[in-house]
Amino acid sequence: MDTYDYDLAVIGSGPAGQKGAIAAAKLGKHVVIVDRQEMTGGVCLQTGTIPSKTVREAILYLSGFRQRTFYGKDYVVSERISARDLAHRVQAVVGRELEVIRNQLRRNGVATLPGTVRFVDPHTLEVTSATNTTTRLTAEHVLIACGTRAARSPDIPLDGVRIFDADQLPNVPELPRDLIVVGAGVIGLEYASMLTALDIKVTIIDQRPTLLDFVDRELIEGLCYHMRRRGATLRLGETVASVGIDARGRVEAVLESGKRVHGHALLYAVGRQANSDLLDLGAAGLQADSRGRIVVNECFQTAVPHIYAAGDVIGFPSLAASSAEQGRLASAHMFGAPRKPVAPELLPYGIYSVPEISMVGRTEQQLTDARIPYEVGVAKYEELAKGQILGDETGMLKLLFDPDSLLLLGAHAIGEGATELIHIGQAVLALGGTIEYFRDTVFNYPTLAEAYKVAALAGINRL
Ligand SMILES: Cc1cc2nc3c(=O)[nH]c(=O)nc-3n(C[C@H](O)[C@H](O)[C@H](O)COP(=O)(O)OP(=O)(O)OC[C@H]3O[C@@H](n4cnc5c(N)ncnc54)[C@H](O)[C@@H]3O)c2cc1C
Ligand SMILES: NC(=O)c1ccc[n+]([C@@H]2O[C@H](COP(=O)([O-])OP(=O)(O)OC[C@H]3O[C@@H](n4cnc5c(N)ncnc54)[C@H](O)[C@@H]3O)[C@@H](O)[C@H]2O)c1
Repeated sequence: MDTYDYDLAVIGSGPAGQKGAIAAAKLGKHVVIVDRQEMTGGVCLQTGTIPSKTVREAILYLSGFRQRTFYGKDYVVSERISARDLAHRVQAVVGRELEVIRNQLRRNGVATLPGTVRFVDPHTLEVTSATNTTTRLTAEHVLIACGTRAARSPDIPLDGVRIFDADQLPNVPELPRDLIVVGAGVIGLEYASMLTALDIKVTIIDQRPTLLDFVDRELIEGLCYHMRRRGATLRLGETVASVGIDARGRVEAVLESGKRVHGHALLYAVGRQANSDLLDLGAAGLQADSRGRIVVNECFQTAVPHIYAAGDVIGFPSLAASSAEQGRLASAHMFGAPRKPVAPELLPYGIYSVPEISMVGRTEQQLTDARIPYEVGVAKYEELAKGQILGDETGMLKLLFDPDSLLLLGAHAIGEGATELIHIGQAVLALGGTIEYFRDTVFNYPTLAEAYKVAALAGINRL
């Protein structure tokens, strides 16, 4: 029998790596997790999810945005909002979360090793520290949870100051007066919409003619309406060929159509590239696709059965909570613990644009394509006392349901609290419930949750 230093070595300390490591440790396994010191917590904590959501909260607070329904569109809490003000809150939140993660790993006896990993053979990893010293370790199982970095291009001269990607954005020294956003994916739209709340003029460019095709069209129309009202320009169906600084010192994006778009700064957000190229996958008998993604089976095993992969490195859905769950399920399979994977159709989406959007289940488009008849029930926030209290008169919840059985098929929300609200719909969907549940339930008053009852009644009345 071979003996290994560890039962499990985890590459990457983002949500997938953390939860994979802790799940294995809970099963009594000897686990090590390796990551670069400054990246503990992964993209999720250091540069992605947590910083962007904290910046959003800071902007909404300091700009007085949520209060403007009552006190006028010029109402602000802080007259001059700087990049430092935003960074201050990010540092506080990241610092506290980092402690939580470190304590969890420590409490569960997970060893942590700072450095960058590469495979030497399928069971041996070499870890290179920040000071270039190398250590080797062996493990019976490996979990690759190396995540992604912002995709870059030689035609886009990033400087981290005026031309930056999402990984650099939390550290930009100055907020721009106007901003070009290349890429209207989730990252581009989240940052673009939150910056419009600071009255920064944003021009969003995307090669696709439509935005976020997996989201309900009415919700996307709502988002575009709000962004345009705050001065955003959407240039869809246009591809950015190159970026530079023009003779007047302005950032210039040259489009394939020959047009030139100018701005004070530019955010390049055209997707993500997995970090598997750093791993010497060939030494483990593995390979990745052109975006660095690794193929796994339904148990998260790669082509080499004792090597698993989870999180953004395996592609869809590339969300923090899904990544964490994949890491946990991978370890459960590795060590024979019970596992019950969530059905993909029950995965929620939360898009932290301003206003925020969330969804679970199927969209009208998907139901139409699948020739599944459905009826719609809508609740507008303006009909809800809580909507009035919060000053959100434009939010809405839309329920899609089977007109015969009344089974819930999908829930879609835009507005304050949408990402929280959606979990009520998710629970009913998961339990195979009908919208009669919402009709017959008594909700706290005043709440946004009451939207479910209003939407269910509206839907039933339409039958
Ligand atoms: C701007 C932005 C906003 C986002 N917002 C949201 C959101 O609101 N909600 C949501 O659900 N998701 C969001 N995401 C996506 C979310 O961050 C990811 O789905 C999640 O972080 C993926 O987790 P992971 O464990 O796969 O990898 P990551 O969090 O990417 O962590 C991977 C880790 O592996 C390490 N690593 C890589 N290679 C090596 C190596 N060779 N050796 C050692 N360590 C290595 C890296 O340093 C990194 O720390 C956002 C992403 C971005 C970029
Ligand atoms: N709230 C959330 O859940 C959340 C938030 C942020 C990020 N994320 C995750 O991060 C992932 C990556 O997000 P993303 O927005 O970077 O990627 P994306 O792939 O979703 O979007 C990139 C966009 O850039 C466009 N594009 C590419 N090249 C272009 C060019 N040269 N000119 C113009 N447009 C161009 C593409 O058409 C696409 O619409 C998401 O898929 C998601 O999984 C999730």
